Amino acid sequence: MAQYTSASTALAVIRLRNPPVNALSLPVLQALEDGLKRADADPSVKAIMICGENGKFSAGADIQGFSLPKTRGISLGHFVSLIERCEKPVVAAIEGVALGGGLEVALGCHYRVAHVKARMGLPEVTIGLLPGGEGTQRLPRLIGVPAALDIITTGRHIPATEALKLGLVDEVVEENTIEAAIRLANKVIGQPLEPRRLSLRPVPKLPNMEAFLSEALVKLKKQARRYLAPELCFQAVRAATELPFADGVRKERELFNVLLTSGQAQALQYAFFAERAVQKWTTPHGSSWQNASPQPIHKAAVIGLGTMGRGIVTSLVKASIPVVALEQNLEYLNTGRKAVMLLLEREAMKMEQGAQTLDFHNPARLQFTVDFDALRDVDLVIEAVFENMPLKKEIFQKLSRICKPAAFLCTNTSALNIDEIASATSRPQQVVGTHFFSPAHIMRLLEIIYGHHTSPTAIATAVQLGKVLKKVGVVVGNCFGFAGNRMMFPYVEQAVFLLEEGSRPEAVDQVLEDFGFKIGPFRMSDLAGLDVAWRSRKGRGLAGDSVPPGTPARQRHGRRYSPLPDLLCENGRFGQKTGKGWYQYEKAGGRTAKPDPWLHNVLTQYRDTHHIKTRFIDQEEILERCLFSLINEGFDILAEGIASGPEHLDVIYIHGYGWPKHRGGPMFYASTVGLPRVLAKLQRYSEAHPDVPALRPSTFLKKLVAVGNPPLKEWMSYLSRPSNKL
Ligand SMILES: CC(C)(COP(=O)(O)OP(=O)(O)OC[C@H]1O[C@@H](n2cnc3c(N)ncnc32)[C@H](O)[C@@H]1OP(=O)(O)O)[C@@H](O)C(=O)NCCC(=O)NCCSC(=O)CC(=O)CCCCCCCCCCCCC(=O)O
Ligand SMILES: NC(=O)C1=CN([C@@H]2O[C@H](COP(=O)(O)OP(=O)(O)OC[C@H]3O[C@@H](n4cnc5c(N)ncnc54)[C@H](O)[C@@H]3O)[C@@H](O)[C@H]2O)C=CC1
Repeated sequence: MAQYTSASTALAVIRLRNPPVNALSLPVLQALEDGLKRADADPSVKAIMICGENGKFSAGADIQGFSLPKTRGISLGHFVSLIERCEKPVVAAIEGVALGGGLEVALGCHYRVAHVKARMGLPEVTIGLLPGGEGTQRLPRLIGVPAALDIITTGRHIPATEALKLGLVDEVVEENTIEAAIRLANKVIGQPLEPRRLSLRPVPKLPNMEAFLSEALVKLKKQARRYLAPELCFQAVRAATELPFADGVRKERELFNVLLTSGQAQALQYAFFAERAVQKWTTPHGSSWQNASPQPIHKAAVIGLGTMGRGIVTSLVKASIPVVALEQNLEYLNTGRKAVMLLLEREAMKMEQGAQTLDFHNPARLQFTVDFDALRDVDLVIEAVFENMPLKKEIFQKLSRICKPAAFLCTNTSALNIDEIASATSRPQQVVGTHFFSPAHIMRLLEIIYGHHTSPTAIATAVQLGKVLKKVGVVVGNCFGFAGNRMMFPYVEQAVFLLEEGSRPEAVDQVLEDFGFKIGPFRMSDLAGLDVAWRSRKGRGLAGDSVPPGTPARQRHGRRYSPLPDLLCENGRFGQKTGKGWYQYEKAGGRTAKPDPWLHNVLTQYRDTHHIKTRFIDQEEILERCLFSLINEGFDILAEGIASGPEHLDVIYIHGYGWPKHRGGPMFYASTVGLPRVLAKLQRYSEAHPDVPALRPSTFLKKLVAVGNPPLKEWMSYLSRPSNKL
């Protein structure tokens, strides 16, 4: 757990050892303490070096262990103080990562040497905590309040070169970190240790400390949206500026304990492991990450340079994958090219700040064309043309003729049937859905959809592509809307029904934004463009001329339907792009949503026309109808085997739909609300709205309640035979 050796008679080495990331479990910490005591007691030892096994210092405290009762009352600070108080110089040799408790251990050391590729940080805030090993008190003393506050409240990882500039490390080396640390240890033997003990240093003063802190707090609160940890991190750092070290540590401990037992910390830690769990994908047919190998992608193509295609091209270029970008004609190609270049220039500027470069002017790396023949030698194509099945089939038929046999054919459809698209090709095993989210170069989610014939290799290749593009890939089965959009439909549908019954877009959005969503459903629809869904509804015979004559205005196929979104589109209100949608904007393309009296009047008239009695709808009903209908769909998706587990749906929602991470995702949220309560509420709403199938409780949800509301990690075991629709 921590190996004690000697590098020479004078130097003791304590190597943290807990694969894969040397997390600080109790045994590791105890072995560290034993090592320190042994080195202290040995008169031949003149200096101590602490490093990590396998090129990683430590990723911090063992997150799995936080919730265990035996960890309560254990203070990481005790171990860090032991290091700092040591009478012999202690040098940290930082390779790989020194994160969280790992960095706090290094801060206890008297000297720090880092490899140039090492990353450091205090990411506790991202798992709902604050650095609980005295890091909030030592870091400001070492690098000053502004830099410490930034690192602690954002949790960002900082590269070694930045750490050196900040004074966080004493030396950065390109070669052997251990040897460099040994050299430094030998050099400092006999030098006074008092100035190296951070707890004894004052926090560097700022001329305007109070003003700086007040401004920082306002900014934090604005961004936090009910997310507790950043503000408590702030309070701990402020304590460092106001209190002696020991009192600051007591304050840190007190704040840490508030967070440790919070639901938010549990949700964020669940999300941390969920993100890792989804990488281990499986399908109901038995293929999985363990038995499928990805193929290398040396060159890719993107078809269609609209909203999505431009972002996808940008992502590929950023990942250094040569791309051929294809449009339907020269006019669209020129527009697309300009848009892509603009995105790439912005990305290049961002990257330059981090001392990286982006080469996109070289035609061998990025080629624009209208000629399908240019796709002959690509390894993978991502189609991102209009959401129209005949068009997509035409394109896939062409691709199947032109591309080399081994090329993978991906579609970025939002909802269409992957099998039907694949049926247009002679190689359905190579066809896979790669559903990016807008803006595609920024959003981290990549939904990967396998069809009936998709080969395990094609899935593995899409997953690998996601990793290369720095996305979170989630593998799901094929159904209308896949997992994410399928759950989104009832959510948006409820939001619109609530308007019919008496609410307003701004009221509905406010409730969901207060819950923690970045934007509510109406602001989101305006941003995405109302015409996109309208086109899809027309294509499915729900709106426009294809609706059979005599169909009741508010009913389709025997279920409730709201023509309100169609009405907006018929009036040319497509959202931000036209300056009007559910809200009004300052101009076409404007971003600031203002409630629109026009819409309020339309709603009043609409209710009169359809004899809907307006009623006051409270926040609880808004929240529950929107969220519980979405969650209900999630249970159906799990029961059908479309997603392999609730974690998959949660990761999709966190990374693709702006679900507040500190609430752990919709399925996790349902587990915290309690499934019996979710069921009871759905039953009540369903009785009130019998023509809304989305409110009818899922059979799987009912089963889970009947078996006693088991914990989320056991849900899937109650599905007797995971079946897939395919
Ligand atoms: C480190 C990373 C940047 C690595 O990324 P990557 O290479 O992409 O690999 P991953 O797939 O992410 O990770 C590989 C593997 O490791 C697991 N893992 C990673 N980090 C941890 C961790 N800290 N704890 C447990 N497990 C971890 C990960 O799940 C993967 O496993 P797999 O899924 O099975 O494959 C990246 O992983 C990363 O960013 N990690 C998180 C870093 C982080 O957030 N650190 C902060 C933790 S909080 C903290 O350190 C300090 C505090 O202030 C808390 C004080 C607590 C005081 C309590 C006393 C401590 C007592 C410990 C109790 C132990 C109980 C016991 O002994 O049983
Ligand atoms: N807009 C969004 O937020 C999201 C859209 N999607 C899906 O991505 C796909 C593309 O959507 P958007 O980018 O929004 O559409 P868009 O309308 O912005 O762009 C589509 C592009 O495809 C081009 N195109 C059409 N026919 C072509 C052909 N035969 N050959 C080459 N190019 C052709 C068009 O010229 C246009 O530039 C759709 O399937 C959509 O459902 C998926 C996720 C999110």
